[in-house]
Amino acid sequence: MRFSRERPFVIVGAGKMGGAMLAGWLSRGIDAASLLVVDPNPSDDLKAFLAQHGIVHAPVVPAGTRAALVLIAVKPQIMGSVLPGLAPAVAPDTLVLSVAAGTPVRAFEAAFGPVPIIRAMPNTPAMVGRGVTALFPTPAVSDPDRAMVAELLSAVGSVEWLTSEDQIDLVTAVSGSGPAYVFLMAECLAEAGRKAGLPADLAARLAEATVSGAGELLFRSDDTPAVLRQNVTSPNGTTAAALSVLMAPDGLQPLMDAAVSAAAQRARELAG
Ligand SMILES: NC(=O)C1=CN([C@@H]2O[C@H](COP(=O)(O)OP(=O)(O)OC[C@H]3O[C@@H](n4cnc5c(N)ncnc54)[C@H](O)[C@@H]3O)[C@@H](O)[C@H]2O)C=CC1
Ligand SMILES: O=C(O)[C@@H]1CCC=N1
Repeated sequence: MRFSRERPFVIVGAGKMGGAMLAGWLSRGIDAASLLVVDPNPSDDLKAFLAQHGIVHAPVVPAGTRAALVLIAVKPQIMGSVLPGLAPAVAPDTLVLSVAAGTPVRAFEAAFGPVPIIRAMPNTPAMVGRGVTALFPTPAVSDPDRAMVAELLSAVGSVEWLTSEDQIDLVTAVSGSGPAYVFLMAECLAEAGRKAGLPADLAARLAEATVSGAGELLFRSDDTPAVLRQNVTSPNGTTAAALSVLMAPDGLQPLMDAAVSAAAQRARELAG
């Protein structure tokens, strides 16, 4: 990576997403001395984590900072008040990487001028090196910058390049928010087990092991989700009975359609 103390990698907002990516990069050996974390409200856990790794942090970007790369990971709702404070640290060759849902490229261009900008949509499994990040670059992004960002994001999961900014809102609805849908599935499965008569803690352990195990199997297998589902489903057996509910016309698919549609709509609203 091309970061240094003189041209640092500045992480603006080290909350759930910025913090997850930071943890992922550190576990993969990024040079902590080339990082600068800017966050006015770091959690106690974050402060301890930054101290443990010797990472410099500040409530605002220190005067004189010339960033090589700025990762913007604050809430889209406060973007308008955050971007002006970052502008002095953004040189003409600074690459701006935003993970914010909704905030369009034009908002960054208005704040920073014609610098290279990449909109990214990661997800929190980046924390364990298993994220997926979709990237949309502006024409000002050079091939070396593309390669550098691809290398950076590949360190915490897989990478997909997008050809249209519009796609980001849909990506947000599928993979950005998607881990929450899977975690909800684990919660619902545990709760259904409890309601059916299992002790709550046993039901929770079974559901967690099932969701994480199924995810790992999907990750490691060359088979599609449909084939893996069929492998569980004995003819006229228990799984078929459950799937007749989940795959009914008013089952999981229309619910998922509505959920993804609601998330994409919210992403468009956040664009303002
Ligand atoms: N949480 C997730 O799974 C994902 C989040 N995102 C995006 O990441 C961004 C951050 O979301 P979360 O991490 O979930 O929120 P969060 O609330 O956990 O983190 C935001 C962080 O920004 C900090 N902050 C507030 N004002 C600031 C300022 N003026 N300068 C610097 N830092 C400031 C807060 O102290 C906090 O630590 C959002 O734009 C969201 O759309 C994108 C993909 C997934
Ligand atoms: O809920 C949100 O708005 C953010 C974007 C994708 C995941 N979390």
